[in-house]
Amino acid sequence: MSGTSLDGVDAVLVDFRSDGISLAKTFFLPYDDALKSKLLALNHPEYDELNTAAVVSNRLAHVYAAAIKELLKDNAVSPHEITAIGCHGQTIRHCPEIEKKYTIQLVNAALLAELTCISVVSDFRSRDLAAGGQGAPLVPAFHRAAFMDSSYRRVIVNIGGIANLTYLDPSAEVSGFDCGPGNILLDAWCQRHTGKHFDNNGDWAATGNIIPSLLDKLLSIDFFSSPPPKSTGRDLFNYKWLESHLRNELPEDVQATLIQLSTVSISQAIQTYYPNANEIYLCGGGARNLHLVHHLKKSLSGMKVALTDELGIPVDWVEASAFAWLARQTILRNPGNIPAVTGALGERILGAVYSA
Ligand SMILES: Nc1ncnc2c1ncn2[C@@H]1O[C@H](COP(=O)(O)OP(=O)(O)OP(=O)(O)O)[C@@H](O)[C@H]1O
Ligand SMILES: CC(=O)N[C@H]1[C@@H]2OC[C@@H](O2)[C@@H](O)[C@@H]1O[C@H](C)C(=O)O
Repeated sequence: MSGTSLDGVDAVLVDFRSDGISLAKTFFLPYDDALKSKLLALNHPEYDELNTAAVVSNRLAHVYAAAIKELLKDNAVSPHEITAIGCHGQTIRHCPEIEKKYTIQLVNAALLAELTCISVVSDFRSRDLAAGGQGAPLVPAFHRAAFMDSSYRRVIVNIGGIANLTYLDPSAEVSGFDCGPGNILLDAWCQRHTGKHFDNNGDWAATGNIIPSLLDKLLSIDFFSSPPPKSTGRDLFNYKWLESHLRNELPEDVQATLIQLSTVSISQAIQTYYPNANEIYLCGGGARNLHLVHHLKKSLSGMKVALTDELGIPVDWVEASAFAWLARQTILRNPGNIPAVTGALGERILGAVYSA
């Protein structure tokens, strides 16, 4: 899995043999700065972008293969013991709206199968879009398989580049949607003003003051008030969008306001759509941002707020495990989408298979 934060590749070995979901091993391979900036540029129209996208797809296949080889070598597992690789690819555009209806995740999956000698399942989103859905979020079906409990009404909050929610109520249909920016804007602002890829624990944000007028402006866009199904990405929430709302604010005050933007958009989504939830479990890299978690706990007081580590999958590896599970669904010819989440006409078998 490589998500919208563009930090690198999360590789996991997941064992489904006993019919449960057991996270066996993990490996993280960061992107180098050159690849990250090419991917960032590909999120917007640029000169010769088709050629760049194809070259980057090949490069990504090599990076994913390197992550997989390390993961297997570290754990003395050979390629023939692996049924399939679930490879999400790197999203560079996501346009689910009816007039466009496309999403692009880069990876040369055929090359990845050649490099690893393992079957690859890729292109998970386009079938759901073809069936009228948003193509995202896809993790809710995995959250149901891994985290549903008959005694609780749970919300799983994945705070990646973008944040998304899944509602698991044993007596209702599973629902979920993208609720807004997770780390994307925090990372972009922090990088620009401190040179660091992210604001460790939110320490820098904690030195600033929230600017209420800026927060109101950022929250006033249609995305936040539109009802689900909905999904988003860098196409909407990017540095330029943030900059267009700024005057001469202090950088640390902007960072504090961005923490509040993520906090308010997540907590309002829960309070509006899932007011009966009694447990909130956080995952994704944003769950490591202590300042953000502190604010979330404050605004969701009355609900239990904890990390998915408590449910058996550490926050950093939930999403990658989800794509191992989604690949298994494809191989078993089971559906991977939840129509109530994505808005698709029905359940679909997702993904394209490149056999070893
Ligand atoms: N200690 C930490 N303090 C603050 N932020 C952190 C910390 N650790 C990770 N993060 C944040 O988490 C991000 C990575 O999160 P994650 O791996 O979930 O993103 P992703 O895979 O791109 O997710 P998605 O696909 O859901 O967008 C980093 O870019 C950073 O913003
Ligand atoms: C198009 C795309 O890559 N979307 C990502 C992104 O990152 C989080 C959120 O936006 C979610 O919709 C999705 O990822 C997760 C893995 C999903 O599909 O559930």
